[in-house]
Parts: sequence; C-alpha cells; structure tokens
Amino acid sequence: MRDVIDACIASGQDWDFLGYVDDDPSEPHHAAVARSQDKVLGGMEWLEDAPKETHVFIGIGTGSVKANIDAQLTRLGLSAGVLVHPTASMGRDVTLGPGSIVCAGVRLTTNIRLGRHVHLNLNTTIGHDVDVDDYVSINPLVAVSGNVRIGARSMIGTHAAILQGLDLGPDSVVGGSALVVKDVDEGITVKGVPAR
Ligand SMILES: CC(=O)SCCNC(=O)CCNC(=O)[C@H](O)C(C)(C)COP(=O)(O)OP(=O)(O)OC[C@H]1O[C@@H](n2cnc3c(N)ncnc32)[C@H](O)[C@@H]1OP(=O)(O)O
Repeated sequence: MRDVIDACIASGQDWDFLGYVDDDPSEPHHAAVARSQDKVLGGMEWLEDAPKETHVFIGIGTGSVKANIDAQLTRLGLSAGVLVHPTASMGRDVTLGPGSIVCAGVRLTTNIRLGRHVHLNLNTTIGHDVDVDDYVSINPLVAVSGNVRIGARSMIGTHAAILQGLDLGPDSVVGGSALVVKDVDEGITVKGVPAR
C-alpha cells in the first residue's frame, strides 16, 4: 500500500502519509517501517484522537477483518480515502467506494462498481458491467470477465480467471490460478481448473 501512496503523492495527489496504526506490530514489521523512515503511530486507540480530517486505509486482505475495522472507523467518525495508482487505467462509469485501493497496472473498463474497502492488487483486470461488493480483495493478475458479481468479503487468489456472467456469493474464496466457470455459493472455496 505504501508504494501506491508514494506514487499518488508523486503524481500530485494531495496526500501526506502519517504512518501505520497496528495493535500488535511484529519486530520485523517495526524494522521494515523504520527502514522506510516511517512510523507506527500506535494501536487503534491512536485513532480516537486523530484529527477528523485524517483519512484511513485498511492494509489487510481478510474481508471480515476489513468489515470489523471499518465499523470501528465509522464509530470514530473517520473517513476512508480512495487510492488509485497513476498507472492504473479506468473507463467510463466507474464508481470506487470509500477505502478503495487500486494498485499499479490495474485495468478497469466500463460500468463497474467497487464497494467499501475493495482492494485491487497489481495488474488485475476488471471487465465491463462488474459489481464488486464491500471488503473484497482481488489479488495480483486476476482477470474478471464482463457481467460478474463478487459478493462481500470474498477473496480472489492471484492469477485466477473468472468467466463472464458469473455470481460469486459473499465470503467466497477463489484459489490462486483457478478458472471459475460456474457460480460460487456463499462461503465456498473453489480452486483448480476448472474451479470446484
Ligand atoms: C501481494 C500478495 O501477497 S497478495 C496474496 C496472494 N495470495 C493469494 O492469492 C492466495 C490464494 N490462496 C490460495 O490459493 C489458497 O491456497 C487457498 C485459498 C485455495 C487455500 O485453500 P485451502 O482449502 O485452505 O487449501 P490448503 O492449503 O488446506 O490445501 C488443500 C489442498 O488444496 C491444494 N491447493 C491449495 N491451494 C491451491 C490452489 N490455488 N490451486 C489448486 N490446489 C490448491 C493443496 O495443495 C492441498 O492439496 P492436497 O490435499 O492434495 O495436499
């Protein structure tokens, strides 16, 4: 996520990165943050006194965790921003929900809706007329075809392909490199080619 923030700032977007909020940062995480000359601001309690103009992004992939943190942020009256890497491309009629993170090389075509805190990782493509519900994470190099609906909190593993017109239920999981050829029910994990 830090690379997306850096690129947005470099391209002239008006962000000033304050740091990370982490309830239980590991030693390697602390060290990596220090090497980048960033800081861990504190745990979730830091947000209670954060300036109200602070915008927050959730750097966690698990949909249910994102939903839980988003509820806490809403209670605190904090807003989520939208981050779009300058190398991402976007067609007409694309709606990005609060907290959306669109990484480098992502291609969004037309008539697409992303819900709250949707993450589109590196080089993912989203076809026309696609609805991605709240807290979904789509990992690098995924190809989502046209007229697909992805239910809330779902995770699409790296390099998966989803064929056109399919419905993936809430909390579904698609394994890395899967080829999804039929609808996926709520809470179900599919993997392989074809995915089952
Ligand atoms: C920038 C980033 O890092 S973004 C993150 C990128 N990472 C991803 O996208 C992760 C995607 N996740 C996966 O593909 C996971 O392996 C999941 C979600 C499919 C795991 O599903 P689980 O059912 O928990 O798999 P588990 O690890 O228990 O393995 C069960 C079996 O499935 C196999 N398996 C696991 N993942 C896959 C997969 N993607 N495709 C095919 N087979 C798989 C395992 O080899 C194992 O087979 P075995 O029983 O014959 O030994």
